[in-house]
Amino acid sequence: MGSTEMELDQVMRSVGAESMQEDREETLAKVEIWRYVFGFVEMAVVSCAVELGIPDLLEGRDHPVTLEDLASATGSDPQLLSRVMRFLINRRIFKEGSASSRGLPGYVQTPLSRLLAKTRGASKASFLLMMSSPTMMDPWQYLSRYLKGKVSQPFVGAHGVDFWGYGAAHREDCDLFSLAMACCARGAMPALISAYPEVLEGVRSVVDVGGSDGTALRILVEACPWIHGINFDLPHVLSNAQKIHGVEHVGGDMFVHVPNADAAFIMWVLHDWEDDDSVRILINCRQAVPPRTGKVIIVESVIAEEPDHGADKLNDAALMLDMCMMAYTNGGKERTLVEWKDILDRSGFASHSIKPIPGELRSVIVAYP
Ligand SMILES: C[S@@+](CC[C@H](N)C(=O)[O-])C[C@H]1O[C@@H](n2cnc3c(N)ncnc32)[C@H](O)[C@@H]1O
Ligand SMILES: COc1ccc(-c2cc(=O)c3c(O)c(O)c(OC)cc3o2)cc1
Repeated sequence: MGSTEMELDQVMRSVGAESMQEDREETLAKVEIWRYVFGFVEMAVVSCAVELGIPDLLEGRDHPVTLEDLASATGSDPQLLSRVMRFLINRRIFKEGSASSRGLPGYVQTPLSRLLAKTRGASKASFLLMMSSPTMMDPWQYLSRYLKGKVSQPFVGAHGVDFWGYGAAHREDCDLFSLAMACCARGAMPALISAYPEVLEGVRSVVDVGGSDGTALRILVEACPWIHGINFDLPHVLSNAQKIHGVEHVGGDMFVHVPNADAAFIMWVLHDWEDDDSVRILINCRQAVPPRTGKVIIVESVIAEEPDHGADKLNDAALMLDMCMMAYTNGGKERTLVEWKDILDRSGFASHSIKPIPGELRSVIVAYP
């Protein structure tokens, strides 16, 4: 019996004889609908825990931290905090530890909460905080109006200007977005380099197109010190970028020109743009690398051609990201294999390969001129 059927059986038992006569799917729907009604609560409460610094306070402790200590360290009301912790324990974000150093019950980390500690390399804390901010939440109020053609983009409906224009005018938000992107680059880059080292074979220079604060290139150059990195992004994005040994920051517009290198690297940029814009960017990337030996390395999601109803959790996350692209960009989207092939062919590439990055939301697509 599959897990859904087992859940259903459990539900049938708990809701009693009357509902047992109803159609199985109808019964399951009555339970599942609450996930959507309360969907936002999950993100809001996890963000609250991160804002209070709870994952960081539990990080590296050998003993459980008591409610009293956690409340005093975070300046929180203990009774409210205990309810927040109960919710998060139920979601396996934290665990109850059997005894603290004083013999009292307390809280400990789980693999999930470790990913929310700001001090961790693979932390998703900055990502979560940026994405749950009012700037990123407000555009969702405009989604249905966008579908009806009443606003040009949900983000424009909420903020009066597009995502990149908003970033140029709101430097703090722009830097927070760069931090959010950096925490995902810290997850994807080591996984990519260790799974597919051959992608970088013979490469002595790499231009990262839309490289944000240069985190991806920093990781790449640390792993392959013979590579010279060119971190290419809009000038205002680079104005606060830190110096990185082996990497030069170059400001510019990828729609106009991409600096030359042995390989162009482009991660989570093409999904921000509709097909014609993506083809313009890809042509500039192709022209930036040597015609015979060059390559363009694309790191992006590849969504399944057909719905799998959530069976593949990474595909489900990529479909959520597709909705984010709808909310924040002008025609940006996640693409299927067929859609990737279409824009790569239109950009004049002779061939390409696509491989998943283990445990990651994204795949690596290598396109050859
Ligand atoms: C979603 S972020 C991805 C950042 C980075 N590649 C990563 O994965 O961490 C998209 C990046 O494209 C940059 N960008 C947008 N328009 C650009 C343009 N016209 N020329 C160069 N970069 C641009 C943004 O500033 C931003 O840093
Ligand atoms: C409210 O919840 C969320 C809001 C936004 C995002 C989000 C995730 C991304 O990975 C992402 C990008 O990669 C982008 O390129 C992007 O450009 C506009 C937005 C973006 O938003 C997740 C959850």
